[in-house]
Amino acid sequence: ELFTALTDMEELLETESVLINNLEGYILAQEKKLEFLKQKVKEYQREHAEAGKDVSSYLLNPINAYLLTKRLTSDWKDLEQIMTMDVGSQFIQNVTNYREVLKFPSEEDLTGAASALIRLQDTYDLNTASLARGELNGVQYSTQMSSEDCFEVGRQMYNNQDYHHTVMWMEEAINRLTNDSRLLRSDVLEYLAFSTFKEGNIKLALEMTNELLMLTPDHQRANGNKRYYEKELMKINEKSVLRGDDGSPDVPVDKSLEFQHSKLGPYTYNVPERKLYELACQGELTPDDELLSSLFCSYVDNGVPFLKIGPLKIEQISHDPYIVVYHDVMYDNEIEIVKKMAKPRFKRATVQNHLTGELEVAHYRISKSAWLKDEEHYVVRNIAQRIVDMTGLTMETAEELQVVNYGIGGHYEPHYDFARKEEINAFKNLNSGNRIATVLFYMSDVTQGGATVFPALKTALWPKKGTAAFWFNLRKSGQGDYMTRHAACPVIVGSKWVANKWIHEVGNEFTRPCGLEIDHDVEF
Ligand SMILES: O=C(O)CCC(=O)C(=O)O
Ligand SMILES: [Fe+2]
Repeated sequence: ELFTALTDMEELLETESVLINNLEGYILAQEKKLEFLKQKVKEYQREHAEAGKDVSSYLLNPINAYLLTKRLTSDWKDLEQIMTMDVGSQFIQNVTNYREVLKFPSEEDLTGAASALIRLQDTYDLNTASLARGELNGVQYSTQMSSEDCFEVGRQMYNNQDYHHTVMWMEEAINRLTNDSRLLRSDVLEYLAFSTFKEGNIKLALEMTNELLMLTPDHQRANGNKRYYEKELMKINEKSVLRGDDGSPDVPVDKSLEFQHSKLGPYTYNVPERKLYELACQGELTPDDELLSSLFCSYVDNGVPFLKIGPLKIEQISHDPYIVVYHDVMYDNEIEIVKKMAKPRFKRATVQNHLTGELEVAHYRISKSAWLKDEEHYVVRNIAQRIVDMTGLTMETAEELQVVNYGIGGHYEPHYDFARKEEINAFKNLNSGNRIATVLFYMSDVTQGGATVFPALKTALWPKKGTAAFWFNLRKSGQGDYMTRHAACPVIVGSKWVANKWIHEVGNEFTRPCGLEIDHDVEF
């Protein structure tokens, strides 16, 4: 689960530095051994050459005769011993010991890291070739990936039965093959051909299999597949001759991004929500001009005496639902303290199963989180008081401060913060009512990605250290506002830190009284 947060990944760099030192030690020991043997061979060669000058007179000398005999008996035995001496075992033992004390990633972590890469690729529509070159949105961030590296991503995807991405990465592995790659073209072709077949392109799969068979004619599986693909193709050809067409559909695609508004029930989009979410994450969506021109920034003191001296800087994001961003509402030293308190307690973030009420980990929420209580530190209390000053709402029934760190590809897919009718029974804090509002503090900048997006509002909030977003999840009637559906986009480059406070209804009856609106035709 290391890939879920960046702070844990830092420990892996420490592990790697220890391993590098160990490997260097091993090389040094090997070199010492070889150096000794080189010295010996030189001595032997010298003596041997001496003897060769005049063999009989050399051997007439009893000392020479003795030394030759010695070289070939006890000396040689020593040499053999040195040759068989296993200088590696100590270093292997070291690694075994390190496994007890240092942090090592597991196979599961590798799968997770590969899936994270794929998630980034999908969400941000990143091109495989440029990713493999170490480029992210045109910026060179890392070293290039080798053919083997791409093959490994493809293999991970293959094991997930994700043939679409297997094809993309195996093709890249082929493109990046060089003369000194340890990877064989035929190994890649085997995965590529089968995944291409799984993706429905039998003709291409057959061509690839034929190429594979040119390289390895006796390949049993490939021979079997070839016969199978040929038979399948024959069947398809027979069918299309009967039908008299080429079998390819021609469906027009509706590219418009319009969708039906409904504040009180789930939407019907005519573009999949997924698409809106991705475009929002890419920064490709903007709210309508009409809304944009009605949004302002201002200073507010909310009637709080202290804020008369240092008013809050508020930026309107949306009127309905009400969403605002406060600038400079968390100090750097507060951020440092909150991060420090959270780090040792980090656990993989969970979500509530809406049927059982149980907390469980889910692929759609990947991050590490920890909860901080007001009593633990004055900084946590000060933050809660600041939220009171910002929003006028009571913190009496609010949840503890949740601190979250997102690692490679860390994200939280579109969701509502409020509990729906079917979930409300499972809601642990039932006595305090539903989550009326959310405050989300950004405790870091993020180099690329990591926006908080509201797909239905075509709105993206970009993390900026020290700012906080605030929105009401419930309408004044107490009904959940479906327009507040939001997500944390995957982080591409950087480490994203947030802290959030979920504010509940109870105690806020007078600070945010019910409205007079009557919300018809909704269940909740
Ligand atoms: O991290 C974010 O940008 C949003 C997080 C979020 O929506 C949540 O934790 O409920
Ligand atoms: Fe949320």
